[in-house]
Amino acid sequence: MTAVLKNAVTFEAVGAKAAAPTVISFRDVSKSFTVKGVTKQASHSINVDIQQGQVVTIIGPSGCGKSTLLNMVAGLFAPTTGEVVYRGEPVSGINGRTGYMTQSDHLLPWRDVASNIATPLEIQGVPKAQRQARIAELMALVGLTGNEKAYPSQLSGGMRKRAALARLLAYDPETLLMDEPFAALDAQLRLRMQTELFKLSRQLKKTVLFVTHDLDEAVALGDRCLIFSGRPGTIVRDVPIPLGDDRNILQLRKDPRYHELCGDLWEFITPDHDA
Ligand SMILES: Nc1ncnc2c1ncn2[C@@H]1O[C@H](COP(=O)(O)OP(=O)(O)OP(=O)(O)O)[C@@H](O)[C@H]1O
Repeated sequence: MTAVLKNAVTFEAVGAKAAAPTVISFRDVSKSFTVKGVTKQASHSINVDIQQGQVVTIIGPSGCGKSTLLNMVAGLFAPTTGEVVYRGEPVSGINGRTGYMTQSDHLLPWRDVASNIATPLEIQGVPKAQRQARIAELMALVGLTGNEKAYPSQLSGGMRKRAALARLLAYDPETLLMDEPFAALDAQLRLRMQTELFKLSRQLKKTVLFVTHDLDEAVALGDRCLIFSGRPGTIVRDVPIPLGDDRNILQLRKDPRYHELCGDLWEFITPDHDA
């Protein structure tokens, strides 16, 4: 392991967040699925605590149970053994303190941007005047002001992502569960969305679990990166990313610490690493 990682835990930003209250705990969690009488184990022996305000990136080979981990936090799947604890209570049923974002933006095609963002507020029964103020605030937050009346089909890929992000934030979830949300975007747009998500998550002090196949993205966005082994998956590394809250994602490629961390992650995931 390199010097950067050895010394990582001493960095102030990482240390302060590690001392924050625990929001999510996995305690000896395993998950299997039985389909047509055949049981497959997706993940096993998952033990991890995630502290308030941490952005935790998750990487690992396809099928190792990364999405399953998010689904268990959201309460969409129950663990087969062990428990997932959220703010001290076992998760049972839908966890309303979390919000989900995937590769697909799931915008409603028949509603304009403002109405899409309004949907969660309508469901929550927020009065119209408050709703309008909140929509304006969210549109500004994600840089979409002026596009209120546009329909999803009239938006670029990046604008759709921003609209989906604004709608997610309208629920004001404490924890954001993000499953490869930027995977379908071109490199430039992806970088912009990463920058925006990074700023927003820190500004709003959200706890974020972010699944990605992109190691650079895992380092650029995370305070910490969990590395999964192949299926049935478990967490084999928990790597601090001590780049701080004031990192400039657009300038990271010039930062030797960033390259060193990316190199370390590559080393950890190379197939013969544990051989
Ligand atoms: N609802 C389900 N029913 C049956 N099997 C499932 C279900 N959800 C996930 N699995 C299985 O559990 C395993 C882990 O799936 P999961 O989607 O969590 O992996 P992943 O690491 O997110 O994969 P990827 O990187 O390809 O998205 C896979 O073998 C998958 O087929």
